Amino acid sequence: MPPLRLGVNVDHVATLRNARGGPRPDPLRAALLAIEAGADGITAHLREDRRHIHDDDMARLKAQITKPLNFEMAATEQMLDIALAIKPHAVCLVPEKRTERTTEGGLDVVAAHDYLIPFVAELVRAGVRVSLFIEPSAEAIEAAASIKAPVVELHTGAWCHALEVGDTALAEREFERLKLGTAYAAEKGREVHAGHGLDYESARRIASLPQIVELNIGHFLIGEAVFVGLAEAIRLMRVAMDAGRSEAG
Ligand SMILES: CC(=O)[C@@H](O)[C@H](O)COP(=O)(O)O
Ligand SMILES: NCC(=O)COP(=O)(O)O
Repeated sequence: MPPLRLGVNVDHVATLRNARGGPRPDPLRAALLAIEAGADGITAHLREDRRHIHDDDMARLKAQITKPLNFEMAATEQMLDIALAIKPHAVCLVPEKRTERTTEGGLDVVAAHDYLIPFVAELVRAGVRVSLFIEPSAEAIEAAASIKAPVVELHTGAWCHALEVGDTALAEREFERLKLGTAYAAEKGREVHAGHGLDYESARRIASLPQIVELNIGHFLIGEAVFVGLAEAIRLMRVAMDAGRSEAG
């Protein structure tokens, strides 16, 4: 079974930094500590409104971290230019709505299919691994395969929210969607990642799906770091992921 990589998203270190407008806490320092603690990669989301990660953060991350950088961005010409200039290891195309509190839903790859084909091809030509942040639906997975994005990251937000509000029946339905979507994406030749809203328990659960090879986790880890420190939070997350992987069917 393939090893399960942990991508640590440092967006919300920047949220805390931006609360005062100064240089601290620095998302780069968090990224270096996360790597020291065992992160397999660093994820950062350069939003169009720059509410947390700024352009300079992304450039410093690319220049100074020793593990792959996964650059999350909207599929716009401005972001494409920035990504081609920075040349991260990977780009994950995500939907963005100005007024959203956090990423809501997956990228509408069916409606944007024709626009995304040349967009993705340009990043692939530049040697960037492209993933599409999508809902675990058959239509989205088929569109991602048609767009020739080698990776899909399945949005776990609906499942994690159902767990958070205690809607067990909905959570089970959403997990079943993720289970089917993971298997179908692998069947369609996509590398399968997952992320959004994951905590120790949900990360353990999702790690039991053998086709998933990477989890991207941020908000929960940064929150936990306030109480136990980032290294310990990552250590505990790794324990949870390893436990889930050992349960994989
Ligand atoms: C795409 C994704 O799920 C995360 O990167 C998320 O976007 C974190 O950033 P926000 O909390 O600003 O949505
Ligand atoms: N793509 C998901 C990600 O990078 C982290 O999402 P979250 O754990 O901050 O919700």
